[in-house]
Amino acid sequence: MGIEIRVDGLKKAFGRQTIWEDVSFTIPAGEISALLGPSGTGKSVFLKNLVGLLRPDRGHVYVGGRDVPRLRENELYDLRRQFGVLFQDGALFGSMNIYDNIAFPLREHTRKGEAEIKRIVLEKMEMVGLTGAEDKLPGEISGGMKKRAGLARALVLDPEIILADEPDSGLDPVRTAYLNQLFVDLNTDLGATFLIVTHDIGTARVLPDNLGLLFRRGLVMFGPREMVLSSTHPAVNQFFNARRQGPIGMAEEKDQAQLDDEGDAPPAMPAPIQPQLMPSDGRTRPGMRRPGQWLHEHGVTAPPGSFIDDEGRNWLTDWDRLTTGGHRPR
Ligand SMILES: Nc1ncnc2c1ncn2[C@@H]1O[C@H](COP(=O)(O)OP(=O)(O)OP(=O)(O)O)[C@@H](O)[C@H]1O
Repeated sequence: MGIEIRVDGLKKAFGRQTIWEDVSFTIPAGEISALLGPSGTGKSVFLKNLVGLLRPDRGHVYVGGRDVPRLRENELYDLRRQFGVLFQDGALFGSMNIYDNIAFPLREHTRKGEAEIKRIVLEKMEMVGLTGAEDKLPGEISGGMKKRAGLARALVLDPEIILADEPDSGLDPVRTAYLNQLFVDLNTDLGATFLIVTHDIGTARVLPDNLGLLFRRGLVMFGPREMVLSSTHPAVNQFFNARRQGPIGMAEEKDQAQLDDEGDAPPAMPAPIQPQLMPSDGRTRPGMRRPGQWLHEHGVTAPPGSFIDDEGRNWLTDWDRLTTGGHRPR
């Protein structure tokens, strides 16, 4: 389950504003990937290119072998059924209750009867922890519940790919932690490919199998979480360690004079790599890697303090115990 997305030589401009010159990378099937970048680097535009709502000026977007920018409208309609999209605010219809919001794609895009729709809607509501909220209006529920309702609606057509645009925006850290755990559990259950756009480096550090950073009209880096979090690339190091020192400026990239003012300070020691979130029932996800695996295979030393959890357990040495049951992540 889950479909690979491959973009090749993507160029996009709006008038004289170039968003990307040449973006190429592969989002692996069935894994959780997160895309980050300073504001305006085209993360939302990227998601829209994947579903054919925007077309690149040049390049290819292969979704399961089909080149999205070259699809006709009726082919795009079919393609979009493979995607579940969670928009920033949940994008719920304010006048419809939560049940009808979640049922909407089933009524619009399938010929299923109401009994079957009810079964699916209640199943997805249970998956996201919304059982009992059927009759509430969007205005009567919290921001976190709205996101989960949007997520349930994104799931009703059994998508192969789930896109989430800043699902954690406006959520408190606890609700963000619950939502991240939900993504991991859904990925385990459904095997779908997840692509999450976020500004939250706390999320980026523990949730995805793969991380990417957009900056300077391109993709600076995309790869396994451990590769990106241990990188000393100036922009990657600056972004994932939330520092002012580095090429990313207040509103855009810094010029040479600004960089010179910062002196020759070496990149900061990357922050410790935290253990990745595990499925809450202790199962192993297909995309999950042994802690430290990428670092070990590439001869990279983990930043000091890496892979120690809040209770002081070392995931590098405890992996077998953690994956053979008995462990319930927080
Ligand atoms: N349809 C459009 N027409 C013209 N310009 C657009 C369009 N869509 C996006 N843009 C511009 O493209 C740039 C990238 O927008 P996008 O929303 O993808 O950024 P982002 O990386 O998601 O930013 P943020 O992190 O602030 O959400 C912005 O400058 C935006 O104004």
